Amino acid sequence: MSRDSWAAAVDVQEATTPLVQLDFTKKVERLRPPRTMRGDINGNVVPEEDRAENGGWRSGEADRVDLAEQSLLNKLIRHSLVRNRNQVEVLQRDPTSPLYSVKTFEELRLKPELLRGVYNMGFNRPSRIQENALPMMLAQPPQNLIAQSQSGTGKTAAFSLAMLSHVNPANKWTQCLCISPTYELALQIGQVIEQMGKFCPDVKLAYGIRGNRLERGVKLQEQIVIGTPGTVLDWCTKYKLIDPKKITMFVLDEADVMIATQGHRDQSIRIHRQLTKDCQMLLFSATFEDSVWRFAEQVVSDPNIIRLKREEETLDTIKQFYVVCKGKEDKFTALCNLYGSLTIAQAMIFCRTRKMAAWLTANLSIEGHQVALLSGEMTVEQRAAVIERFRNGKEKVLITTNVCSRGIDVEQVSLVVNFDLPVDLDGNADNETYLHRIGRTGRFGRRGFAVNMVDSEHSMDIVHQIEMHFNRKITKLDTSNLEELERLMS
Ligand SMILES: Nc1ncnc2c1ncn2[C@@H]1O[C@H](COP(=O)(O)OP(=O)(O)OP(=O)(O)O)[C@@H](O)[C@H]1O
Repeated sequence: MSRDSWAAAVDVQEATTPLVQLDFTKKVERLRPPRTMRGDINGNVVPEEDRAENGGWRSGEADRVDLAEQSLLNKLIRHSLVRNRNQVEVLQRDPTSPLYSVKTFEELRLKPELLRGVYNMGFNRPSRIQENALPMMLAQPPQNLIAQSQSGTGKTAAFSLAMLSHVNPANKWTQCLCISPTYELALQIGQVIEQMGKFCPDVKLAYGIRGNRLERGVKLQEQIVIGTPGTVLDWCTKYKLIDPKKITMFVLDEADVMIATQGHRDQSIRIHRQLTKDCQMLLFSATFEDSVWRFAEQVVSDPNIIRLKREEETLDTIKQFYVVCKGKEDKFTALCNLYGSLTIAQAMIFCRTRKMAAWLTANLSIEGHQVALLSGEMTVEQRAAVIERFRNGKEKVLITTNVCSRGIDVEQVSLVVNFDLPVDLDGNADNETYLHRIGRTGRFGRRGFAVNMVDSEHSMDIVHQIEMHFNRKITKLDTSNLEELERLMS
């Protein structure tokens, strides 16, 4: 979809938002959804009983984050490497062997047509992770690698380069297999390979994704196959389009997202079992919880390990407040007061449910604010377009549910409002999400304000929990006292 059509889709979405308001201005506070069939985040009908099993009504209504979508969104809105000053940790399989790192792409001795492709993409020098990962991935004899670094640090570009460099174009069979959690993510990787391999006309790529039906038993001639685990497994076993014994490089991307789906995890392991022991295994992940680590060890034997830690977010440069309100209307008034008395560059407002976000969007629009809404029912492309517009300052306020709290860094945001406080499934403070929403990386050192709306004893308790967790005071704010407001927030 072109950018223009995303923007058009967003315009339509925004234009229709006030209509949604009609449903929510009714002064009926429903404490519990009726016992009916309701749609889930994907539009599937889910019986109320099932929803209750999955964490009860409290969590059932909250907008949920889909990891694969979040990852795709990050890819769509990113145009360059994420700035990072953290050190790379390298754990070599053989600690006695010299550690190679490269500062230029020339040092990798790539084929000239591939080097041309790299430069043609505007890459001047390897990124931090690429400096170490590329020599390992291209080493002879081949070495296995597990690499973890936050999204946007150049992992996809690194393994795309490795695959393009690895294949022998004269051999007309599949040599590199890359699996990714979703169709859309696989397409994104494919685009990088196609762009980077632009001057390598003999290297061909096939997409092992749903809907791509090929004749059973006729072996593929493409040297690189990128796809989702289910289809790739079928291509290897059921349709025999790929001979897994001839695969010499296996790439597993977004391992953390992959294992979040049990089916994908199992399919990945089944593909892995078909491969030979000599096949080079490369696994990438943005995060590294224990579960990812266990999976990685299962799939990658004797690995070299590269880790690039994410720069920690801190609350040091943020002034935190809370405002006591009676209900959502009262919260809305408090928000308007804040706006009336402060010069705010841009603000992000977090709500727990899509419904609340839509209500707030509609009401702030009526008050004359330029507001953008970002919530789970929008397509990833629409969300990317909304974020782009917000980044470019077209709207000054972004209202969102949790779908937007991670990974998206809008530097000019000076105020974050928790219209609803972040809670976990048990109703306790979700400190991690709180930090993601309002935290800043020390590097930018930008000052900011965070305002938490408190409308019950429970939410007051959450504020205390957050205070204790971060050992930072959250100051009470009276938004109807303009003088105090100006003094505290200056
Ligand atoms: N060496 C480089 N020089 C300049 N830009 C680069 C370099 N490597 C990658 N990029 C660009 O940086 C951005 C992020 O790279 P890439 O997609 O490879 O990161 P990633 O770690 O795989 O992130 P994600 O996991 O979200 O896909 C892309 O726009 C890519 O084109």
